[in-house]
Formats: sequence, C-alpha cells, structure tokens
Amino acid sequence: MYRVKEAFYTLQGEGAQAGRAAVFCRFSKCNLWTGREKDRATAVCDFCDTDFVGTDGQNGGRFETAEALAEHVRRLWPENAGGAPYVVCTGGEPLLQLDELLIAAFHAAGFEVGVETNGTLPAPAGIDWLCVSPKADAAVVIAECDELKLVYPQPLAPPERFQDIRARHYFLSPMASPSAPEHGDDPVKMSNTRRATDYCLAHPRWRLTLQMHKIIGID
Ligand SMILES: C[S@@+](CC[C@H](N)C(=O)[O-])C[C@H]1O[C@@H](n2cnc3c(N)ncnc32)[C@H](O)[C@@H]1O
Ligand SMILES: Nc1nc2[nH]cc(C(=O)O)c2c(=O)[nH]1
Ligand code: SF4
Ligand SMILES: [Mg+2]
Repeated sequence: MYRVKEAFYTLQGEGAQAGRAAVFCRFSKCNLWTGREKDRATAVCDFCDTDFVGTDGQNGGRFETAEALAEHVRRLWPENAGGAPYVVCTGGEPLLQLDELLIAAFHAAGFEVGVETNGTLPAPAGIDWLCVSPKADAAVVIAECDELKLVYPQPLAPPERFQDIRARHYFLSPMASPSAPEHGDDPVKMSNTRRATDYCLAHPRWRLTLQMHKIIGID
C-alpha cells in the first residue's frame, strides 16, 4: 500500500532540473517530523514548508499496487506532448515508501524517476535522479547522489559537513519561513538568500538555487 498526499503536474522549481516539467508525487509521512504544528519545535527537522499529512490533497489517495500508482501518475502527464516523462517522488519522506517495484512500474509507464530525500534512509536501486537534502544533525546514509541540495542556513548542518558526499552538483537553497504565505512576501527568506549568496561567493563549489515555483506562483 502506497500513501500519497497529493500529485500534480508542474515545473520542477529547484536544483539542476529546475524548469523541467514533472509530475510531483508527494508521499505521506516523514521520519523527521510528524507534520503536526504542535510537534514542530521538538522535531529533528523544524523548518518544513510542506503539508504531507494524510492522503487528502489534490489527486492524493491510497494505492494498493505499484502499477495502480504508476497509472495514476501517468494520467497526470499530458498525452502526446513529447519530451521525457518525469516523475519526482517527494513528500514527506519518499524513501519510507518508494521501493524497487514502484520504480520499475514508473519505468514501465515511460517515466524517468527523480527523488527528493532527506538522505537518512537507503535509496532503492534504479532512481534516475537523486537529490539529497540533509536536515539538522540527522545522519546522512547516502554516500553518492546526483545533487546535494542543502537548505541554508542550518546551525546543525553547515555545508562543510557534507563535502565528502559525492554529488554532481552542490546547491544551497535559502531557507524560507514555513509560515510565510505560499506565494507572498518572506523577509526571512530574503535575508537567508543574501547569506547563501555570500557563502557561494566565498565557496564557489556551491551554487545558489531558488525555489522558483514560489517566485512565479505555481505548485
Ligand atoms: C518538503 S521536502 C520533501 C523531501 C524530503 N523529505 C526532503 O526533506 O528532502 C522537499 C524539499 O523542500 C525543501 N524544504 C523544506 N522546507 C523548506 C524551507 N522552509 N525552505 C526551503 N526549502 C525547504 C527540502 O529541503 C527538500 O529539498
Ligand atoms: N514546483 C515545485 N518544485 C519542487 N521541487 C521540490 C519540491 C518539493 O516539495 O519536494 C517542489 C514543489 O513542491 N514544487
Ligand atoms: S525531512 Fe523533508 S518532509 Fe520531513 S520535515 Fe524535513 S523537509 Fe519536511
Ligand atoms: Mg515544496
């Protein structure tokens, strides 16, 4: 059984695949926060900007088989539109649920499979694009990925701690305020963007990435 909060067709807003059309499949549940506001202050990850509780979002639901979920995602991709169909598995923490069966079913449906993970759980084989985004002092168990995308600043997760994770790209993503309006003003994010910029200027191995979807007002 796979539990999905929501699924939607949009442009990837972050990282090296920014601008690419993708179906986002947001899995329910996370291992670093319950998703309830009353638990935020004591959570390992306390700045999450996402609602991943339950299965009641747009195109959310419970799927008995990998094939059923892959078919559900396939229906969200435009027909005969060309390009390489792309699904981004996110959450919540997708590696609590994503397994080799589901990856095979996505591939059989014609999709490349991207994953956004906090890096604390091992990744199944077959993922086409793996993005690891470390959180606070949670141990990262993934040694190699396509992109490391660190939310910045995090007092317990300075960039220097992750130099030994092998990645094709190293990104800093300015921390947005979890309570800021989804597509509105966020002074905290503005200040964090300046700090991330300064870090990238001083450490050119790191590149700046912005949450483009929030800037242009799409999902
Ligand atoms: C909601 S998480 C879900 C996937 C996975 N649990 C993870 O943390 O990578 C999706 C992406 O949003 C980022 N994110 C979450 N809260 C954020 C915030 N307040 N500001 C900027 N990025 C944030 C995460 O770091 C991650 O790259
Ligand atoms: N457009 C868009 N791009 C994204 N990249 C990562 C996201 C996520 O929540 O995992 C996300 C998201 O929620 N929307
Ligand atoms: S690990 Fe990801 S989904 Fe979980 S609370 Fe943090 S940002 Fe949100
Ligand atoms: Mg998001």
